[in-house]
Amino acid sequence: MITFEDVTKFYPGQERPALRNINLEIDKGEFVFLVGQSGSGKSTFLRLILREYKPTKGTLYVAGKNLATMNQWKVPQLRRQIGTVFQDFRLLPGKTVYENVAFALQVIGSPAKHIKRIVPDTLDLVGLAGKGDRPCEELSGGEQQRVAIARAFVNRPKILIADEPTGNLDPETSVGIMKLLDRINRADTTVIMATHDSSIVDQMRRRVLELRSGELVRDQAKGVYGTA
Ligand SMILES: Nc1ncnc2c1ncn2[C@@H]1O[C@H](COP(=O)(O)OP(=O)(O)OP(=O)(O)O)[C@@H](O)[C@H]1O
Repeated sequence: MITFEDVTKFYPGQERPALRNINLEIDKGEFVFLVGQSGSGKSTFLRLILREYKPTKGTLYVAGKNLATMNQWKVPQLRRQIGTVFQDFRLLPGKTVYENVAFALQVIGSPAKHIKRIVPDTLDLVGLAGKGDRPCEELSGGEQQRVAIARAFVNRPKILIADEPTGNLDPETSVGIMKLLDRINRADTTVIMATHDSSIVDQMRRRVLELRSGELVRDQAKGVYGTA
């Protein structure tokens, strides 16, 4: 599903690369944690997959496409296959739960009939059945993150990228969010999650990729947060 071949990324004007010679494969349906100190390159790794940047060197394949050579006009098509969830939820203010999720489909031109059916189904899936009419601002942080996950998943993407999705949530709420991401992963969605939350990584025991100063220093199956 995702292949990094000797990928290096330099930001303009920087002496050190944000990522250096990354080689790895992530298969369809895997759940992968991306860990490492602040500035180690996690966000850069995720942004390369989203084709927000091109690798400076090396080749990156996502869903069968070579991102290093992909034409800019094909990028929206790539991004439709990738759902994204962030620490700060990024919901549309002044809109209801339903409107936030439906909007993701409206912008890609989904038929109204499909939207009417799939949005309630997806709200059900994330545990927000019956809350479609609520303004997002009235929801708890955990509920807002569920809306963001519904919005990311409503299009049934092949890949879900989550950058610190539990960073603003208390431990109990975080467990609920992780159960949801686990369920989405079991529906054959590849999940890649950057996190500083050691207890979640240690509980879930999934593949762990550790970055240090832009280098991949650990790739551990059923891994833990800290170096074992
Ligand atoms: N737009 C940019 N321009 C220049 N340098 C950048 C840019 N974005 C990130 N960097 C640098 O690249 C390196 C990797 O940053 P990145 O944001 O990928 O790390 P991170 O592991 O996601 O950190 P955090 O956990 O704080 O989000 C850092 O040295 C950072 O300062």
